[in-house]
Amino acid sequence: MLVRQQRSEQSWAPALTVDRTNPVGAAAAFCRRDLVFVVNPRGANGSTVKEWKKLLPYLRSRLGTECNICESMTSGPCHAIDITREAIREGVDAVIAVGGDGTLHEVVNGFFWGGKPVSSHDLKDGHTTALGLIPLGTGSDFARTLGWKNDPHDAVERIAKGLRSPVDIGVISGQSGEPHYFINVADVHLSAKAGYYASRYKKFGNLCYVIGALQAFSGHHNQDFKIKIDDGDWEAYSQVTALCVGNAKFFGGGMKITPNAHPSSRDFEVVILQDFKWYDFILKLHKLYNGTHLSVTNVSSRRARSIEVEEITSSGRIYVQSDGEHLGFLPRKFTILPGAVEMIC
Ligand SMILES: Nc1ncnc2c1ncn2[C@@H]1O[C@H](COP(=O)(O)OP(=O)(O)OP(=O)(O)O)[C@@H](O)[C@H]1O
Repeated sequence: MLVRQQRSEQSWAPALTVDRTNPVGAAAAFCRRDLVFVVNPRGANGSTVKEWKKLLPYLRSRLGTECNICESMTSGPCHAIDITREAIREGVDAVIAVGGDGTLHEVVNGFFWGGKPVSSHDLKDGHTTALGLIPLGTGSDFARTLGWKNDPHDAVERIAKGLRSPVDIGVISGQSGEPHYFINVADVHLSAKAGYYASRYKKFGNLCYVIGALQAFSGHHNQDFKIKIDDGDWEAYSQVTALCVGNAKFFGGGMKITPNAHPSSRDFEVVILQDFKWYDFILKLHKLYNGTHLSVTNVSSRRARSIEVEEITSSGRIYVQSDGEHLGFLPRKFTILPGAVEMIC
């Protein structure tokens, strides 16, 4: 088993060996907080890492005396998941995502393995690892729900205070394979396809989501779905344009798509858009941004602890994404895990 050593700052290296004989190191290990910062060097088209480098001196001066600051750069997609799992098993105090919603999403997925929460090797004191976030992505939509300003210094202050609050996590299961977790918004059909295209245009900042949506409309067909809420009866929804399962309020770089969702509500807000045409999207875009679209014809909102979504006539081509990451195609079931992770708020 790996043991914490004195490390005021270093890269998170699972193969680390530890000097247990160093009394200073041993004492420090038990009183200092171990914080692992998972940094996505490609976030926000490369600006995440530039902002992170600028932030580091402040982070060291603000936290360095009381915390071991471990920096871990991701080497590619999904690496953040492995880093997080390893850090939790080592019993660190917090794993902090530095980047956008995609990085946060991967860190959240690292809190689980094989359908269960990951826990520390050392279980005896009921210790849990908290989730933290320094929002430095393109959209950074999750942070908006919590009302966080786009200021990494504020994020450092939150981490310094270390106050924890339980947040709900969504779990997505398909016909096969591992369950998948999300913290922000999962969505189906047009918006999911738009997110898939938007990832190609991140260099345009938040405009990438609008470009992605317009591209997604080309060749788009609204589809008839059936949904089952809280294990009730199947209900038909005709000509669905998009179905969004919100654990938080915003997606697509500031669209307030599920305006009544909150990650401590213990349920989802499900918003369903039906029979939208591309020009409806243009005409009603401002309502999507300010969250007033629920009063628009063909937009409905439901509360759910779980929701199953299927096509009435299966094409196997209906996109699903969660937290802006492409996840495959329908059918899927979305279930809330109330208070599943403690977050530094
Ligand atoms: N080293 C890496 N090289 C390439 N891609 C990476 C690397 N590390 C992480 N990624 C991928 O980068 C993607 C985007 O990251 P992230 O969400 O942090 O930034 P963003 O897309 O700019 O922000 P947002 O999601 O808030 O709009 C994620 O899907 C992640 O898998």
